[in-house]
Amino acid sequence: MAEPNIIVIEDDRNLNALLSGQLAEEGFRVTSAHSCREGRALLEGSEPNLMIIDIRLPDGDGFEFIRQYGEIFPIIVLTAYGTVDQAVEAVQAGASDYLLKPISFDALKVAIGRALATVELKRDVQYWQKRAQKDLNVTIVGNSPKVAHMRHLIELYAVTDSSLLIVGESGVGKELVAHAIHKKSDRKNGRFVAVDCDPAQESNVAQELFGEEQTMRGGARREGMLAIAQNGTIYVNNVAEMSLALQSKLLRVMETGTFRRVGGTQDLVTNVRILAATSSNLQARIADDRFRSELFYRLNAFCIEVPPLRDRLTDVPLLAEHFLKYRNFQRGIDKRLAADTIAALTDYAWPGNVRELRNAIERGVIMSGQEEEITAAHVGISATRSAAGDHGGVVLGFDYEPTMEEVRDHYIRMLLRRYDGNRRKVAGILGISERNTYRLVGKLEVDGETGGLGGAAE
Ligand SMILES: Nc1ncnc2c1ncn2[C@@H]1O[C@H](COP(=O)(O)OP(=O)(O)OP(=O)(O)O)[C@@H](O)[C@H]1O
Repeated sequence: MAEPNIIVIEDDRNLNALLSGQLAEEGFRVTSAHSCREGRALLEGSEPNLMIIDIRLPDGDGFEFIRQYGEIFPIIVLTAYGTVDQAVEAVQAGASDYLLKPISFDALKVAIGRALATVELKRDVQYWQKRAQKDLNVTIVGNSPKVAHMRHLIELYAVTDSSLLIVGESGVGKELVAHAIHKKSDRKNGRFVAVDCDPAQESNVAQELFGEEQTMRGGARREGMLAIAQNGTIYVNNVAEMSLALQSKLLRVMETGTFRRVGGTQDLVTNVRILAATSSNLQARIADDRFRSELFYRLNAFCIEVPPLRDRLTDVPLLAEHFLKYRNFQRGIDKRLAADTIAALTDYAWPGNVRELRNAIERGVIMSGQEEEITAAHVGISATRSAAGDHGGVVLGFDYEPTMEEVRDHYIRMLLRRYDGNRRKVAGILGISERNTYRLVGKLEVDGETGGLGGAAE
């Protein structure tokens, strides 16, 4: 991590040289100025992590800096004994601390340590406030071959510290994958922050990402995620929706590690790993001149595709149990999924992917009320909602008007064929118990009508 950068503004040249020298020996990067004018010139070039300023300067006083920058970086005021009142006033105006001359270097070090720790604390608070709104669980559930492959790539790419593109439909778990990469990387003790590029919120995206400079009237001023994620990872969701102008700025961050706040003129340095995600085809967007190819190639150095849930339906029962366990724990309840529920869940194509499944389980928990067992009806997914291609719909195909019993037996045979004789699944779709299904299938077997499929139970 780069050492903090400190600006010392003190007109007493001996004191300035002494403090700057001692701070440099402590490992800080120090620049010094001897007047307000020189101080402002330094600030035009780069923003410090902290400022030490004499309250009285030949061409003005420290107050103008405190009012302008006091909320952006910590300012420690140096004051002579006779101007203690002014120093107190300075702290009230936003300075983080004041020290009486002659300056004790030990006291100065303590004040600097405290001020920098407060900045970190503020960032932590912002970070945790943001994280608290999210589901903190980062376990990737699933044992299908596709998920196993994904896990393998996560392990490989986590240690590269390179930027990365995560591709997949909405709700498949792209952010979860990004978080898992962060947790396995050398940045794991740093922050993981997410920014969503909602095209309807273009200016907000810029402010969220880069931060916002102090406004003319002293209004909103905030740190962007690039500053908050310092030494950590930033997840840029829906990167395809970013405007070309913002794309250029993001590219600049990746190439130079520098950026500017919205409305700002100073270059700020950041050290973050950028993981971007998209559900759109970026190459098609490049062809339409809607995405910068340079940014694409930078992001796409490594790529992970997160498959849609319909391509890994064997993961559905595990995921469903995982979400239910979480809800049970949260609410102090002990519900379980009925066999028909699991069958119905695995027979559905999940256009909204894992997020839709999570919501379905949450719905099931609520709709089942006091009942311990969550049925397919509670989760609101039934076999007829199946979108799994040729699995949808039922054509009975009688060339005469069948009896109720004939329709039932015909339907059971059809389901047994469709689901390779899996009686649990068939029970789920029929909405009857497995025991009853066995009885009905047994009857068909006695009648010799199952075509050899009725024997396979799960
Ligand atoms: N394999 C998984 N194991 C456990 N939970 C998962 C898994 N995949 C996704 N989830 C959960 O599903 C929800 C949606 O996942 P996530 O937000 O990561 O999807 P996404 O692809 O980033 O969606 P979007 O593109 O819409 O932002 C989250 O609550 C996430 O924790």
